[in-house]
Amino acid sequence: FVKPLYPVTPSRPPSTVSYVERARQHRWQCSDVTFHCSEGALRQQWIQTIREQLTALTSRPKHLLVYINPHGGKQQGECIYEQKVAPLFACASISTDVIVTEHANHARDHLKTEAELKKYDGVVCVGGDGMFSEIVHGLVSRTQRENGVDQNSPEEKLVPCSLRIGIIPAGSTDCICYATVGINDPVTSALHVIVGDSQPMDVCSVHHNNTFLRYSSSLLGYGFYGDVLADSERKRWMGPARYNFSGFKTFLTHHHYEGAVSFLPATDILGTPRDKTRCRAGCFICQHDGQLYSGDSPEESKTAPDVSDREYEMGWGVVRGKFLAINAASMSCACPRSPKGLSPAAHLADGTTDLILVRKCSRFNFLRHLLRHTSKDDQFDMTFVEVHRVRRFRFTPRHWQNDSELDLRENGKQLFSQICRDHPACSCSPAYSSWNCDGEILPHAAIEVGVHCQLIKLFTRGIEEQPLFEDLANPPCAL
Ligand SMILES: CCCCCCCCCCCCC/C=C/[C@@H](O)[C@H](COP(=O)(O)O)NC(=O)CCCCC
Ligand SMILES: Nc1ncnc2c1ncn2[C@@H]1O[C@H](COP(=O)(O)OP(=O)(O)O)[C@@H](O)[C@H]1O
Ligand SMILES: [Ca+2]
Repeated sequence: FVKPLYPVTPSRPPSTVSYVERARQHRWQCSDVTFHCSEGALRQQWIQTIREQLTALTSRPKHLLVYINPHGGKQQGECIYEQKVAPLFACASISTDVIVTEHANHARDHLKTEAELKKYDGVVCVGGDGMFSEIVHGLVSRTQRENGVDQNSPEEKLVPCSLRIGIIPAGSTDCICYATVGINDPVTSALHVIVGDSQPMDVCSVHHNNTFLRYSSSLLGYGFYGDVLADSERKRWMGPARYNFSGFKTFLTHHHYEGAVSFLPATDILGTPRDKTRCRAGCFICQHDGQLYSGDSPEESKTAPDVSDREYEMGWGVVRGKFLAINAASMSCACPRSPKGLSPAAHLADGTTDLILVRKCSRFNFLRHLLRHTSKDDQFDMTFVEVHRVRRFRFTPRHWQNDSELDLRENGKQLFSQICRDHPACSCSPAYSSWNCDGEILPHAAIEVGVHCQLIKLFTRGIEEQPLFEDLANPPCAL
């Protein structure tokens, strides 16, 4: 953006160009450079040329629809937007319609039915993963309805959304922002929106008995992460610290859950969950939708996942047993708590999810497994942990029959599990956990999940490789 500064010397006013500059650790910032020119006509020519160059960049958004959750995280959403983001959008000549949400699902329902989406080049959400999930549900559902696609059919191919989504982190975990940008910083995210970055992302659909339940773009977690979330929801007043409290409490309860996980392994792909390479900006694997490619490819990624010791039913692997946690990570799920994430080698846009099964083990071993999420050690290199890269999976809890059982569960066993959850010393284990679906609780234990490759796009470029020397970073880019 070029702005003339008045008045310094009224006959020869300087002009300022604002540009994006890389700072440390994936942070971007905005800087200014001021030009002086003694000739008015030449100066005008400079301004005109820069403006023309910027207008020619069609990937940059000009009109955005912004939703702010005023209650996310530390309840700073409005303040973060007004002070850090709105001035940058204004500087980049981006016009905005801003909606501060008044209740849960306000943004989702507005996007689904009312919003005049043709007016916008993208949607921005200011909040955490729950708020992002609302935007995804609104946009994906609307796109399917407008294209006559039935969301209730688990096998249906969904139509990708055309509008990009920007995330301004103002929530508690902000995992989706961290795992796609490399940092939770509102200014960095706003600058990625302004320069018009685009990153495709996979979305999982979750069904129960041929009924659509929800979409998930980061974590689907049963057992440990489901229980942490269920407990933490009752402690929202604690803010982001609720997860530390509920995490510790859930760790002490050490509940396990019995059931069968069946999964369709992604055998025809590049990459495995045990790769040393990471999904980064311009990722080779995501550029090919994860499909096996005959050209040169990273050698280590060519091996198919090892499922040879599994039971097989029609090409599906089946694992039965007692689990402390069943996690499906469609992306790394990196966040400040775990900078490498639940599945460090997962890809943002390869059409697969990493299914992590943590079998019943001692508290000590489970603690070792959890602590490895925060160190360089491999959290999958433990006898009670297995990980598979899959396209679809199903979970059926033991003793699960049909929906009438759900009623029984809701009336009786929920009460039982509630009592047990509130008494960590109690040795009995509840029969069912719940699913943590991007930070929202799912009421069903038995679910069927399918991955939809590159269903949505974000205003980011994926995590950039850190330059070997910070001062050799790429040249700046004008706003
Ligand atoms: C004893 C050391 C324990 C270290 C455990 C580290 C493992 C942390 C991995 C966390 C993965 C989080 C995946 C993201 C989940 C979010 O979608 C969800 C909702 O976020 P938000 O809407 O912003 O609140 N957050 C959670 O479910 C919190 C999980 C916390 C687990 C301790
Ligand atoms: N105005 C509102 N009042 C109450 N809840 C809201 C509002 N707007 C959004 N929500 C809901 O708040 C929940 C948490 O939002 P999120 O932004 O993810 O914050 P956090 O990261 O702290 O969980 C989501 O389930 C979202 O649907
Ligand atoms: Ca993926």
